[in-house]
Amino acid sequence: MILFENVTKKYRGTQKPALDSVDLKIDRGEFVFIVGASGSGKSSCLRLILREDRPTSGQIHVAGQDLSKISSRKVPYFRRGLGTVFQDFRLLANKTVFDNVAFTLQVIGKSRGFIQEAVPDTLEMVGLTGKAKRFPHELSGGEQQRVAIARAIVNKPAILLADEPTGNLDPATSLGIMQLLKAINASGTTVVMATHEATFVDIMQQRVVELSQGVVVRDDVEGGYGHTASIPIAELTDTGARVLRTSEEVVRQALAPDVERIRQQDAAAAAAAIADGAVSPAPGVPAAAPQGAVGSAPVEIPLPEPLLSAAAEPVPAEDVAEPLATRLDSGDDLSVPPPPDEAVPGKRIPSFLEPDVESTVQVAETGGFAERLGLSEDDDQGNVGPTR
Ligand SMILES: Nc1ncnc2c1ncn2[C@@H]1O[C@H](COP(=O)(O)OP(=O)(O)OP(=O)(O)O)[C@@H](O)[C@H]1O
Repeated sequence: MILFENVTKKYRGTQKPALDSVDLKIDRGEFVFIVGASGSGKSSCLRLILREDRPTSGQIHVAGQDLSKISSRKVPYFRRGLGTVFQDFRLLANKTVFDNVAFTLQVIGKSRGFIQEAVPDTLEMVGLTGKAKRFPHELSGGEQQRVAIARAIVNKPAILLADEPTGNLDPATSLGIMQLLKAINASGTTVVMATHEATFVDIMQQRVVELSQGVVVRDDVEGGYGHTASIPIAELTDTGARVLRTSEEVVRQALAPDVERIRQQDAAAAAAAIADGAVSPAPGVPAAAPQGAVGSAPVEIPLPEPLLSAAAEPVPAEDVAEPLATRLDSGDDLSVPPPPDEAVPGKRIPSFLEPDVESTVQVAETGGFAERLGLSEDDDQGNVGPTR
């Protein structure tokens, strides 16, 4: 379905290639995560598949076509077999939900009757029945991404490319989007998803291709996100740190230094208050903590309850990770305590993500492969990012 043979991509004016001698074969019907640090080449990879860009060297075949042999004029026709979803949704702000999805079909000349049938079917599939007349700014972020997915799949594409589709969404909303992508994959569409979202990669146990500085360093059939040093847990932005990974291991590790720092601050403050005579030491607590032992005093740590339990000592790491992992997996609001029935041993996997569980979501039958049509090259013009 997708074949990279010794593909190198070097952008003009850069020293290092964005992709370096990449060999990759993705079969029909696969669900593949592309992971890797920021700048490792994930988006470049997707852009090459989409023929938005050409490789500097090497061969790429997509859906049986040698991309080097497709003329620019034929690229829009080639793209009709591909659906694309991006982190920033790229909806048309001045069009309703219905019209955003219909636009894909109008551009390629589908009949009014076909559109009237296909769009509601697709909106139903993505869970947006009843919202067809709304504009993007009247939808939540998750709903906007569902519109973008509906637009991407209304042609029944052979391949769905998703570049950080949950990047702007909270964990619970992201879970719904992953459910949708899994259902789309179950209907036969090949899904290739670039992501930093460790939790979903870990849970879904699909194929994982890891890029590092443009090189494929891992290709696991049923992999997890991985714990390699090449993947950062956060990156600095203008406004602060953006967390890239949310796996329980990473959350626990990320919290550990803060917990220790808060402990030390609280213990030092308590010792100072006692030394000043402002408060009396509790029975059994030394008036002044011995040098180097400030971290051992029990302190109250101002963290949400689930995170507190993950930070408490001396509970073994594997035990504290479980409730947090379970709750991240289920997309729970971390400020709410877990329900009492979570004593099930082992990791609880949401039922829709369990292997061999038939999806209840059906893809609308709007045509065969010959009708898997896509967008013209002009489609992106006028697109907008998130509207909230
Ligand atoms: N148009 C471009 N011109 C020059 N360099 C580019 C261009 N696009 C990407 N690059 C560079 O190519 C490398 C790979 O970028 P790419 O966007 O593919 O990475 P990525 O893994 O998708 O990153 P992120 O996770 O941050 O989206 C980076 O070093 C980037 O700076």
